[in-house]
Amino acid sequence: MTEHQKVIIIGAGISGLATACYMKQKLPKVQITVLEASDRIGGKIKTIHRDGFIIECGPEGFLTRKPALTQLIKAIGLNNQLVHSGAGANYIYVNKQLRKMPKGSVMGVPTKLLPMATTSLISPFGKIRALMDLLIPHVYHGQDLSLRTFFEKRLGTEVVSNMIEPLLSGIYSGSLSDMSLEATLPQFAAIEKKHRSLILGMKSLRSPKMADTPKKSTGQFLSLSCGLQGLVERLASYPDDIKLNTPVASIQSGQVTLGNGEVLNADAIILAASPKQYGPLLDFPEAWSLTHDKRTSTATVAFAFKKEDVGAFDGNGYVVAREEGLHITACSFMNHKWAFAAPENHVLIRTYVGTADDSSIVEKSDAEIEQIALADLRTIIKLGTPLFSVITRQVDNMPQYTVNHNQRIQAFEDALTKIDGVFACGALLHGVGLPDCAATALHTAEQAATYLQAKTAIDF
Ligand SMILES: Cc1cc2nc3c(=O)[nH]c(=O)nc-3n(C[C@H](O)[C@H](O)[C@H](O)COP(=O)(O)OP(=O)(O)OC[C@H]3O[C@@H](n4cnc5c(N)ncnc54)[C@H](O)[C@@H]3O)c2cc1C
Ligand SMILES: CC1=C(CCC(=O)O)c2cc3nc(cc4[nH]c(cc5[nH]c(cc1n2)c(C)c5CCC(=O)O)c(CCC(=O)O)c4C)C(CCC(=O)O)=C3C
Repeated sequence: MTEHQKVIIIGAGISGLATACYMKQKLPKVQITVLEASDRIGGKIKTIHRDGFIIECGPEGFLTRKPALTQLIKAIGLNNQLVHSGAGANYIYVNKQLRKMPKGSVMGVPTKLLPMATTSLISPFGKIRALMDLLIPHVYHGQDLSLRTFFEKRLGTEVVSNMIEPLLSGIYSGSLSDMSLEATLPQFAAIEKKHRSLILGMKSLRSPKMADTPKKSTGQFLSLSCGLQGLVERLASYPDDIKLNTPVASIQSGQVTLGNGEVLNADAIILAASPKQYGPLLDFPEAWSLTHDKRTSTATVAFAFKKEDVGAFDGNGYVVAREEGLHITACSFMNHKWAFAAPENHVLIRTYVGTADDSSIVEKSDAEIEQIALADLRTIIKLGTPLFSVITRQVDNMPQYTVNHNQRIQAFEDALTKIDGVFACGALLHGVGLPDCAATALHTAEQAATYLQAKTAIDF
């Protein structure tokens, strides 16, 4: 009977907890237990409250144009906490100067001609090279290729290294030479297929809201005024039980084996753990191929300052071109984006270190990372002594969507269907953004619910 059915979800990040919530909404009587290896819920989501600062250690917001997470937030009654990011500009640090990202950029890719023609980010030669996109034949022929190959062939190396790479390699914690066009930016592959030239097809890349360009008073992100930890805490009220400090060691149809050897039975099992766990937990070749794919290590360093100790900067933040030779890859002025992030007359700056090509800095001590990051930040904007800092590492935990990612995921999902009652979601599969995690969780919850309903029918 349905009320006796048990579900185990592995991992208490946004993916696991959103799946629990969706499942409860569909099948309220199902008994859901979430097993979490660490001593806290949230996974990469972690909010610290200190001296009036609200410090996001992981994600800080999510894109408004992807509705899945906003819908979930409304469904769980947190809509009164939703806040838009500030409308400040994004900058790129290139050739020792902060320069505005041209208006109309989508994921760092220019989609408007005029701002592109006037930007100081690209030399006149680079602009002419970018215009050759109008003439160049198709680069994408239905076979996945790297973002570097695709964009360098279409727009030239300068647009790639000064605009596209700094933002995209940060968002996906990857190297452009490895990253899959089909998995990270399928919309650009589709545009090229339809219009051949990106410049000619650009207009259709912009959402209607972006195309009619009235001055926007808010940015393109949403967050919660309580911090994103508030989201996972609310989601955590849906499962019947969450067991912390409970790593799962292996999964079979109908049962999971814990790290301590204990075996738990369940009618359905949903894997929503960290990216490197898929191989060891499921132990079939297609799952191992995901574990063998690249991951990287990064760290965020949040610095709290008195306002008087921070030089002038009007934007939301900046990303750093790789050629600048700095350790920091980007920097956000958190309280410009989110007024609640710092108390009055204070500033919260968050910077990032560690790249796919060199993540050795992440292994250094907190004091060393703080010192290196501060020195880099000070080459760009004047800064005094911080009040305190908070360092958060993601060691070997940032999935990279390398070329043919979608094919590997398809093969994995096909193989998974052969294991009765076992399902998977998580940022490793169909997008790293929080709304993608929510959308994948919804799909997985629907699959599992359908399976459980069919199972009930057979049991009768
Ligand atoms: C610094 C940073 C900034 C980001 N910024 C943004 C942003 O602004 N916007 C955005 O949309 N996205 C952002 N992201 C991406 C987003 O945060 C992640 O993709 C998302 O949180 C991943 O959620 P998840 O639940 O799939 O995985 P995770 O959060 O990694 O959760 C997996 C959970 O599984 C647990 N686990 C692992 N192994 C086991 C096991 N064997 N047994 C039991 N439990 C296990 C882990 O302890 C963890 O709690 C950012 C990420 C980082 C790191
Ligand atoms: C890991 C990470 C870093 C650390 C970077 C590193 O380690 O180098 C970072 C930094 C930054 N990101 C910045 C700007 C943006 N990030 C975006 C979108 C996204 N970021 C993500 C993650 C990260 N972001 C993700 C998972 C998305 C896509 C969400 C989805 O797909 O659901 C978009 C929207 C793109 C578009 O849609 O056009 C913009 C404009 C800026 C600049 C100014 C500012 O501080 O805001 C900075 C410092």
